[in-house]
Amino acid sequence: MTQKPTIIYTKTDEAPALATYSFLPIVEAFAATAGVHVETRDISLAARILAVFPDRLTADQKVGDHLKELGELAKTPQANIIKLPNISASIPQLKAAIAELQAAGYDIPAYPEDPQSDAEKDARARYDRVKGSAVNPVLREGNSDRRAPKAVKEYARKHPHSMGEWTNTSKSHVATMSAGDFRHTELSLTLDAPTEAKIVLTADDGQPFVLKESLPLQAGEVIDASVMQREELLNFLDAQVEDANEQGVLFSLHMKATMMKVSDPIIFGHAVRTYFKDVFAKHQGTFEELGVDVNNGLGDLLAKIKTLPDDQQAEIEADLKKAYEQGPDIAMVDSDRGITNLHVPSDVIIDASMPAMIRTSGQMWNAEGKTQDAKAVIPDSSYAAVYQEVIDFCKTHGALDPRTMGSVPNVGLMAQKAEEYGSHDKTFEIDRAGVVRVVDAEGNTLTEHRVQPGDIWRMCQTKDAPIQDWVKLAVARARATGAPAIFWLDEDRPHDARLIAKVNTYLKDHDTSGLDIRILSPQQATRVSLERIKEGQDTISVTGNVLRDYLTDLFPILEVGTSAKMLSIVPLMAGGGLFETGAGGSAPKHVQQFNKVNYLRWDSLGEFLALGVSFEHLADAFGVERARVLGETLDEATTAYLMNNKGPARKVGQIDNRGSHFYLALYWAQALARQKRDAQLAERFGLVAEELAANEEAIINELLAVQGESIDIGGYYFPNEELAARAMRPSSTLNTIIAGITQPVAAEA
Ligand SMILES: NC(=O)C1=CN([C@@H]2O[C@H](COP(=O)(O)OP(=O)(O)OC[C@H]3O[C@@H](n4cnc5c(N)ncnc54)[C@H](OP(=O)(O)O)[C@@H]3O)[C@@H](O)[C@H]2O)C=CC1
Ligand SMILES: O=C(O)CCC(=O)C(=O)O
Ligand SMILES: [Mg+2]
Repeated sequence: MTQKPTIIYTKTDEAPALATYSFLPIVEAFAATAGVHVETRDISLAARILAVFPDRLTADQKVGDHLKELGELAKTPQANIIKLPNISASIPQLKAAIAELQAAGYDIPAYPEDPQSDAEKDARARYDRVKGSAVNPVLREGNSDRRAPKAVKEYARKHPHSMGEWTNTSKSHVATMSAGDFRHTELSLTLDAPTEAKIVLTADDGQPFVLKESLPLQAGEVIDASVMQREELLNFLDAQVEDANEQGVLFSLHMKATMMKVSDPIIFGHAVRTYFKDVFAKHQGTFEELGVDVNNGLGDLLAKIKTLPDDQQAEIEADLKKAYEQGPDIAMVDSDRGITNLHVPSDVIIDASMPAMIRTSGQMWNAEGKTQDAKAVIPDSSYAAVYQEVIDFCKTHGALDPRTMGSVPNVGLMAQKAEEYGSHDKTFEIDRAGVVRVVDAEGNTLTEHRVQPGDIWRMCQTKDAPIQDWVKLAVARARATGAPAIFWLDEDRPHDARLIAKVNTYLKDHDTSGLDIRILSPQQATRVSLERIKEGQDTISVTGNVLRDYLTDLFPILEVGTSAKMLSIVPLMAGGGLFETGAGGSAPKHVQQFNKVNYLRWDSLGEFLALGVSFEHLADAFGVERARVLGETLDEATTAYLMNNKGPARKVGQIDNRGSHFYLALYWAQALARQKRDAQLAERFGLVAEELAANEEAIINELLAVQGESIDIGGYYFPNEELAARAMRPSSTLNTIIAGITQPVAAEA
């Protein structure tokens, strides 16, 4: 357990990990002056893979299981963790990371696609722990408070990002199921007493199969069970492919195959097979022999047919081409390289992809690299109406205006793997007809669903203590801001009806006098929030876990251009703090640009904001007043950074992520020098600020000089530390000044 005032800074992947090489030395140096320790923990995909194979590694190759350690820390009051975005790995990404580690001399097994031997089954089970969203659910031992800070809104008002125009002739729309999906089959109940449940599939011949043996449930917990019926799904997908073709709009699929790592890849696979129906009918035997698994995207098929003789490969390629010609156009991820929406399941992730489409006049990219109206296929209807409502609003009123629009911050129910985002270990692709029941310890049936082969059955849990904490957080945010708070809950949906009952009960625990607290269905809540946002008014969205994820990309992307600029706080239920940096992802395309031209356009604003609140938390928890001074001055610096427009630009020749860190350090030192609360800190940083300011031109020149050429840091998932650090810290002048800061400042007399 950490007793000294300590900030844990996480090492992750891709763009944020690169940024860390440059930013962390600055943070360490500034923090040290106040006696605050900064420690790192590596939760990158590569480190998480290595952590599950200690038995295969040499003594110097072994790495500790930092994620597990942080998961335990998050349940203690000492936690003060800064969590940068990390990769939630799809199988193609997992395989690529494994290959990189193997090439670097780590004797880890290949990913077993079809495990047979015990050793393969064991390896597969270990990889499954690393796959998909494996980090966030472990660390998120609290609910979520995400909002755009005032300075960020002001910046967006002064420097509005581009917003594509909307017209009422747009053919873009959302397509979602009206029967046989999770939403329409949901059963929900609240437990009166604790029990240990089981999930059992009873086949039509009476044979029972235990899908999950032991499932401890708490009193007051809400459980739901639902099923995505394969036949209904296939009919739906078929109809959408046809309809997209008839309407001449792009076919696009929006899933969360990374977070929903069991259900959504299966649905993704069905979409690929539906679009290429004739190809699969004709070549099914070959595909089976090759072990093609399009749950990992069309890319899996394309890679595996490469092993076939040339003529056979050419025939399949010709049939694929025919399918493209006869079918609707597909939305593209990268039209230059011919990568479609169906190639890789982690390329299009609904929380970011739908807002991007809405920001671009409701259009996506076609094969010619031009934008075109699109059909957004979102099979499950639980939340799809939110996006249709936004589209309808934009068609009627035109695009929203970042210069005048209000804000929709979010209070999200997230703790203890709430709702769908904790359902992976209770999600099953059913292999035979029968009935799936959740049965309690006494043998009573809690839920019961008739299932057919290929159906996806799942169960979700929402514990009571997190719900109470969520209601409390919502009231606190409503009180702090005076904005109306809307619970996005649909009384017609079984799960939501249970939550509404609890919300009404727990609201009574708080003083809500004078507050405007409402409960509306997601569709109505979207409408009301949009009507208000258009008038410049703020509305707090209080949502479950999935809508937390969706809305904290949707509104930020519309309001401030990116969710990277969000303040993203997780007040941990045990009293600690988890400070996430922004609400967006790890921006893989930024790394491509970095490798190509040594330019990193990742904006670390999310990191700055998280660090500010982390210092503040440290001051409150440990009484370290100097941490408070550091936090407050960092906030001033962040505001100056925004107002002086010192964020990274987008292209070579201007300052990038590294240059932006220089300016942050300069403004932070200047703010520390100016403050009157701690004379010693002011004195120390007075000198630093002078040095930084005096060397501005030299430092910026050193930083700009390296841009333009390609750069190799020895790996994508597992870069060489030394090469990466050198690449990200190319200004020796800046490095020398930072190195000079580190000593703690003497305590004030
Ligand atoms: N909390 C977490 O750990 C999260 C992790 N992820 C993971 O991240 C990966 C990529 O996910 P994806 O859905 O594409 O989301 P991203 O947020 O990475 O990508 C969407 C776009 O947002 C913009 N963007 C995001 N962050 C920044 C930033 N700090 N500075 C500048 N621009 C930014 C970029 O657009 P542009 O530059 O064109 O404006 C980027 O291309 C996946 O592995 C996913 O699982 C995703 C979400 C959250
Ligand atoms: O954990 C993940 O896979 C993504 C998380 C995410 O998108 C979010 O928290 O907004
Ligand atoms: Mg998200």
